[in-house]
Order: sequence, then C-alpha cells, then structure tokens
Amino acid sequence: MSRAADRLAMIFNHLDRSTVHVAASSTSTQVASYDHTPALRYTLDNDALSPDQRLSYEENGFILIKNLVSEEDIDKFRSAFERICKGEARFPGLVVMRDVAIAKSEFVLDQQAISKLQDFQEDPELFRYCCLPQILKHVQAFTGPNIMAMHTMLINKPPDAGKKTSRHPMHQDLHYFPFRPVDRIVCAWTAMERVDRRNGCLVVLPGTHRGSLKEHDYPEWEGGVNKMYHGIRDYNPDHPRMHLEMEKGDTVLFHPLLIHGSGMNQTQGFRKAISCHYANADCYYIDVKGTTQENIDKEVKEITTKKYGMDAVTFQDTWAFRGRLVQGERTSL
Ligand SMILES: CCCCCCCCCCCCCCCCC(=O)SCCNC(=O)CCNC(=O)[C@H](O)C(C)(C)COP(=O)(O)OP(=O)(O)OC[C@H]1O[C@@H](n2cnc3c(N)ncnc32)[C@H](O)[C@@H]1OP(=O)(O)O
Ligand SMILES: Nc1ncnc2c1ncn2[C@@H]1O[C@H](COP(=O)(O)OP(=O)(O)OP(=O)(O)O)[C@@H](O)[C@H]1O
Ligand SMILES: O=C(O)CCC(=O)C(=O)O
Ligand SMILES: [Fe+2]
Ligand SMILES: [Mg+2]
Repeated sequence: MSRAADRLAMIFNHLDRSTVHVAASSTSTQVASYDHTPALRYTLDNDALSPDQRLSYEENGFILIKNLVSEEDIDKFRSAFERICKGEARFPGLVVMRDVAIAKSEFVLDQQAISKLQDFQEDPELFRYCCLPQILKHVQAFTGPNIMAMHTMLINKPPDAGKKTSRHPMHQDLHYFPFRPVDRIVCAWTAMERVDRRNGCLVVLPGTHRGSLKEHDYPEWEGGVNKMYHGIRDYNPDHPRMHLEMEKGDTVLFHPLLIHGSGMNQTQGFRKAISCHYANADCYYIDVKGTTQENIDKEVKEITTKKYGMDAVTFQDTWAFRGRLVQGERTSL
C-alpha cells in the first residue's frame, strides 16, 4: 500500500472514531497520534480518485491528470472553434470576446482576433467536452453524482500585442459565483496544445484553496486590462508559485478558491484551452450583498442591462440560465 493510502486509512479511522459508533479496538495511543489529522473536506468518499489524487487535492487544491482528453476530440473542438471564428456557426448565449488591446485599438485589423469564447453550452460539439465520461468520472469526486455544468470557456490566449494584456491577473474563480457550498464546485481545464511559460500557462499558488475568498478588483496595469478580469488586491507575493506546464489533452481539476492566473503569451500562436466549471446540482444561490462579491454582481447586472436589455435579471439568474445538467438530477441550481 502506498504512503498516501496509509494516510487515508488513518484519516478514515479518525473519522470513524468521531462518530457515535466508536471502534472499541482502537487504542488510546492511536487516538492521540491521529488527533490532529484533518478530516477530508475537499473530496468525497466515492472512489472516483486514487488515494494519492485525493490527498494531493486536499493539500494543494488541484490535481493534474495527464492525457485525459484524446487528440481526436481536441481536434474536433478546435474545428468547432474555427467555425465560430469564421462566422460559420453562431449559438444562443455565446459570448465572443476580443482582447482589450484589439477591441480598443484605433487601427483596423485584418483579423479581429478572438481571445475567448464564453458560454458555449448551446454548441453541441463544444459542449461535448463538458460531458466527456472520463472528465465526469473525476468531477464526481468533488461535486457528487448530480452535476451541473455552470460555466464554459474556450480560451484562445492571443500573442501579446505588446501591452501585456494577454495576462490573466491572479484570482479565485469563486469571486464570479453566487452559489455554495464552495467545496462542491470544481473547474476542469484542458490544454488543447502544449502550454508552457512561453505561451502563458496557468500559474497556481498551491494550498490557497484553504484560505477565504479575497477582495477582487481591476489591477492597475499600465497597458490596460480586459473587462471583468478582476484580480486579487493583496495576495502574499512570497507564496510558492507553480507553473503548470501541460501537454495537449492534459487536464487540471482545481478548487474555486485556488489562487491562479496565467502569464503573457510571448509566442506568435494563439494558446488554446477549454474549460468547464461544475457544481453539485444541490448547491444553492446566495445573496452577495455586503460581501466582496458586490462589485462583480453590479458589473454583471450592468452588462445584462446594456447588452441584453434585461434589467430585472439578477446575477443569480444569469447562472441559472446558463447552467446545464450533465449527470444525475437537476435539483436546486
Ligand atoms: C443571460 C446571459 C448573461 C451573461 C452575463 C455575463 C456574465 C459573465 C460573468 C461570468 C464570468 C465567469 C467567470 C468565471 C471564471 C473566471 C473568469 O473567467 S474571469 C474572466 C471573466 N471574463 C469575462 O467574463 C469576460 C467578459 N467579457 C464579455 O462578456 C464581453 O467581452 C464584453 C466585455 C461584454 C464585450 O462584448 P461585446 O459587448 O459583444 O463587445 P463589443 O460590442 O465589441 O464591445 C462593447 C464594448 O466593450 C468594449 N470591450 C470589448 N472587449 C473588451 C475587453 N476585452 N476589455 C474591455 N473592454 C472591452 C468595447 O470596446 C466596447 O466599448 P465601448 O466603450 O462601448 O465602445
Ligand atoms: N478570428 C480569429 N480570432 C482568433 N483566432 C482565430 C481566428 N481565426 C482563426 N483563429 C485561430 O487562429 C489560429 C491561426 O489562424 P489561421 O489564420 O492560421 O488559420 P485559420 O483562420 O483557421 O484558417 P485560414 O488559413 O483559412 O485563415 C488557428 O489556430 C485558428 O484556430
Ligand atoms: O488563461 C487561462 O486559460 C485561464 C484563465 C482563467 O483562470 C479564467 O478564465 O478563469
Ligand atoms: Fe480562473
Ligand atoms: Mg485565418
């Protein structure tokens, strides 16, 4: 048995002892030595992950799974993206985003580079990513069996236009989510090609999922920042960083409180990744009034009013519209 499996067995013993069905066989010395072992909080006991993966997620707030999505599927997602770029396909709700350096440029460009698709839940080909059985199998370890796909993105990080606007500031995804409980939400992010420090891979601060939701706002960047790309005002700059270099098909699953961002794309190619945020369908919406999320609530409402002319729609409603059941039963969200 691996060391991780031993430690898991210890944790389970500890949990057993804290219920009313105390195992009579445990000795007092064992109880003392396990006393401060934390319970597993971030993963569920449903055999979806190996003991090593569970412990790693509990400690670090993410796990990286090599080669989870086939090359063939990724190539199909790439073609679906290209059809959208070329204007050959359009889907209700789909948001096509351009980098601020391009959207705000006074020069007419031959190619209006698309930096991100958001909300592709009505594109059957791209949405197939969210339903891949090998992804859902892992996702269940965090959400449980009733799974909603809440947020979908295809990120096409452009070659930096010279103003460093291709960066994504350090943030926690929970800032954008008015639903809880937090530990029943997880993001799957799959590299559609090799991603490394040169083309702007994900950068994570391991273990920060054990902290709280921090205040987010626009970073004060000289070259400008993309709309709704809020960053954390003060995170510890000395916290160890990890650059997640990944190959095509590798997938990272991460907790919505994990502090992460992505670097500038210093190559000439668009760096592609596809992602979905999942939540347990039993999660419930919260009122964010009086919390750090008030600013994003306000900004989303401004967009729904200005862009869609829907002024009665709440921040919570925008999530209920976009969420799609991918496994089990749609209960609350
Ligand atoms: C029922 C549906 C409701 C939809 C609600 C939307 C809510 C979205 C919030 C969800 C986020 C969840 C994220 C969870 C995970 C964490 C993250 O992903 S963090 C990053 C989140 N990023 C975003 O949410 C990107 C949002 N961007 C957009 O929605 C659009 O790009 C847009 C800013 C609304 C612009 O789209 P559109 O209106 O179609 O664009 P234009 O008509 O071309 O321009 C309008 C206006 O906006 C300016 N602009 C365009 N692009 C940018 C940009 N990248 N940065 C800054 N400004 C931009 C453009 O210049 C125009 O400005 P003007 O002054 O009006 O001329
Ligand atoms: N408007 C666009 N915005 C952002 N990325 C795009 C856009 N059009 C294509 N892409 C992506 O940019 C990359 C390079 O595009 P490129 O122009 O070489 O190919 P293409 O547009 O797919 O085909 P074509 O050679 O017919 O123009 C491709 O990976 C493609 O997915
Ligand atoms: O750069 C990326 O691909 C990820 C950005 C990110 O963290 C996000 O959109 O929430
Ligand atoms: Fe993020
Ligand atoms: Mg082209």
